[in-house]
Amino acid sequence: MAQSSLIAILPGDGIGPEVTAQARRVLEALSLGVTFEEAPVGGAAYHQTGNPLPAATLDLARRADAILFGSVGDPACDALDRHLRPEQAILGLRKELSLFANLRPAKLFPGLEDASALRPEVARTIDLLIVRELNGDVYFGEKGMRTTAAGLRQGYDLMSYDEGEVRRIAIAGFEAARRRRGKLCSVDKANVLETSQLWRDVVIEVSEQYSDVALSHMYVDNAAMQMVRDPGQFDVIVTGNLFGDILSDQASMCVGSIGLLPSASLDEAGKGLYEPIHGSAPDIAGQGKANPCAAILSAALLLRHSLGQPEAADRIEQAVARALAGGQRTADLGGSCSTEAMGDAVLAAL
Ligand SMILES: NC(=O)C1=CN([C@@H]2O[C@H](COP(=O)(O)OP(=O)(O)OC[C@H]3O[C@@H](n4cnc5c(N)ncnc54)[C@H](O)[C@@H]3O)[C@@H](O)[C@H]2O)C=CC1
Ligand SMILES: CC(C)CC(=O)C(=O)O
Ligand SMILES: [Mg+2]
Repeated sequence: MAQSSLIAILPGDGIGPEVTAQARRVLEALSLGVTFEEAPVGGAAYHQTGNPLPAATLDLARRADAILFGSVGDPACDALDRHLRPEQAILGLRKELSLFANLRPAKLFPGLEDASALRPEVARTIDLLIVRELNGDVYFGEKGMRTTAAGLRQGYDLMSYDEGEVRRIAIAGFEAARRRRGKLCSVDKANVLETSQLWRDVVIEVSEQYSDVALSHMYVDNAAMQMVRDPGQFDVIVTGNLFGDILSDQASMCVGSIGLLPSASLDEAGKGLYEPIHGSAPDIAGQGKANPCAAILSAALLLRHSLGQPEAADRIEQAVARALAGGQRTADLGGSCSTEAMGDAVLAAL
């Protein structure tokens, strides 16, 4: 008998365990014969072991065929040295596993026009994919605190990309555009930043291999404005770690809620970590209020990208769409469903 796939579940902090529990229920209901193994990560792991990314958790992540991640972040850890903070766990997993390509799709679910921050006729046009570089940029550059000659405290975080890093994410962007509507918008700040000038130069070099894809370039400040003015113009956006982080939170409110957007973080071979784009939401944690749809949709991406189960992925996405169209909504979407009731609604629609 073929060995069953192993899914590592790393629930993390805050609403992470609440939303991953619903995603796991949905995966279990599909009876795909997969095995699950859970491990602590983030603040939860720090409180248990003194390390936000313990060796056993990293080992599980390496052994697994795919990782379903909740969220990390705990206000009680905000004063710790940076290397001990919960967020280091997700940064560490992304780096250790070379998960450089972060796919963040945003599309309006029918019936959610009223939840969007945009006018319904604008919201309806949204069907975009942000391809965010995940292993470089200011998040991983040299950083620290120092004192200037004038005796002032100074914080610094080095922004840099080398051409290899830009080339591989540009290829991921072009390949994604080729599978979709054939349009790629590269977002940078090349008018000011050398890092972005290199980014733009390398994207143009890579474009020579993709004459079937229409490439455009946009400065990130304009992209933020265009995202709310006319988001339907975007098919695939390829951008760096910091700009992609910010633009994807913005895109989430264009389709109704940050509780709706899933993500896939992939290496060169297609191994992946799957997580909602949101964080641990300490303001609503433990209250059963979190929207589990982003986590459930992340499970769908996991089936499609890492387990070769596109039909099962489609089933989950259609079930989420049906549950939402049927009026089942958590508070972030103006409804009164609990996290578990929303999970029930998706299960009922499977
Ligand atoms: N990948 C990860 O694990 C991430 C972790 N974080 C961490 O999360 C913590 C909180 O960060 P914030 O800036 O507050 O961002 P956040 O995404 O956790 O929350 C922002 C706002 O959105 C709401 N929200 C988020 N997810 C929701 C959901 N599923 N359903 C309903 N409402 C939802 C929250 O209640 C809050 O009002 C911090 O420690 C941060 O570092 C933030 C982003 C990503
Ligand atoms: C390190 C994380 C907290 C960054 C983040 O906000 C994200 O990946 O969406
Ligand atoms: Mg973010």
